[in-house]
Amino acid sequence: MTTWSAPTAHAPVSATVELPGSKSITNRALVLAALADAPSTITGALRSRDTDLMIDGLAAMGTGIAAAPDDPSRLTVTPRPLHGAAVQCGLAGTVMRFLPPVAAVANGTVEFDGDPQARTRPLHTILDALRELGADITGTALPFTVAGAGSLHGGDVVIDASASSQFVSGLLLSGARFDNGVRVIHRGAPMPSMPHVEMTVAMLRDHGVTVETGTPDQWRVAPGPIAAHDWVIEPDLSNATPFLAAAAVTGGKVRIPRWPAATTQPGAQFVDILAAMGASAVLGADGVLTVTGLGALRGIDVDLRAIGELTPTIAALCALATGHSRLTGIGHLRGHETDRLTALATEINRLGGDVAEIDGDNVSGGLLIRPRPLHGGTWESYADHRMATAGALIGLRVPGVEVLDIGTTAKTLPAFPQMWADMLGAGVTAE
Ligand SMILES: O=C(O)C1=C[C@@H](OP(=O)(O)O)[C@@H](O)[C@H](O)C1
Ligand SMILES: C=C(OP(=O)(O)O)C(=O)O
Repeated sequence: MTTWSAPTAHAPVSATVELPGSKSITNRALVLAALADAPSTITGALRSRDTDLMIDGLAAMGTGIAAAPDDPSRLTVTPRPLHGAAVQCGLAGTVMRFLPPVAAVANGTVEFDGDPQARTRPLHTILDALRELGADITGTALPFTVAGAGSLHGGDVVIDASASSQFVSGLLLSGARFDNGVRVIHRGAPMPSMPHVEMTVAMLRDHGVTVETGTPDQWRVAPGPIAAHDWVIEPDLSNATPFLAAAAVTGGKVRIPRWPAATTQPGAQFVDILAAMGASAVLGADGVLTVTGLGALRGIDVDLRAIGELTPTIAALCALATGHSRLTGIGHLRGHETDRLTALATEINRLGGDVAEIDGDNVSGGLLIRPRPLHGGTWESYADHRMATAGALIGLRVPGVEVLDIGTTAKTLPAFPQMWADMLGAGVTAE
């Protein structure tokens, strides 16, 4: 495992950063295109570990997926009859939660496995739901097996999706292919990551699928064909956040082109966090988002339940702010790539910080962050791409931060180390 010396910013950063496609949109587009009734194209697809695992999993079940010879991010997806296969999930939540429902309508046995660390991620909720809907499944966590019968009865299912919104998204994405469609009813603590469910619903509708959403915590997908659709994938706004935060912590300026004016990506809400902490964020008519650091950052008291995947970036910002912060609504982060509450508290505190975990669920669970002068030291990534980028962010202001396994950023942004170096190398431009 390599150690990466996080570069320290000796001047305010000033850079324009082009982000590749969104992980969440790319992996939904791949699933929907594979289940459609004619070929679709995906332009600007993210190519990273998580999306390549999705491509490989669908291809192993029979889907034709071809990249343009001159552009790996331009894909043509040709639906074909789905059959038995071995599917590797890595540590990708989208693969381990979106593909079992696809396997349930395949003709043959699909064996799922993943990284050792993936075996502890919550999964039984969606496997139990699929069993109730008629699927033959052995196991409750990775590794597990789905004996696809070529069709699934479908119908109504009540689940507790408080551990992950991906349980709902997974069932909805394949639901139109179930004989009776699917109605998913959530009962339990408030659900996390609702924008990701809205993303699922919007993308299903773009494929011509009928989705009813009138009742809170309830979604119904009508049975029927899934039409082909040609996708142009938005940049990954969650992966934009460390770069935007770099402007905020160095008093610099970072511009992200092709920032969507309207989107279901939770990363869009980062703009409000930056504003609350005292940085400026302006979306120009040309679609370029410009974040400018205006000096010391204020602490914040904020509920992150809807945008939990932004927590590592936000926690790193809070550790560099002037006042105390309280981040709540994120108990479910203990089931992400790693237990992100413990990981963030441990790593910031190792550098001299003062972070306390708040035990609790998706309402009360979170972090209390009291900024302290930080010093250099080792920063563990725990195979978590967003822990690695959070360490890089702190390193901009704290000399001597050594990030272990920066390569884990390949989960969603393989070019991260180079992009970070380019951002710093871009220097200060006069305006
Ligand atoms: O559906 C998706 O694409 C995602 C949903 C969220 O999962 P949780 O609801 O498990 O937090 C998010 O954190 C993850 O990064 C991506
Ligand atoms: C939680 C995340 O990923 P996954 O899709 O693996 O759940 C994330 O990217 O922050």
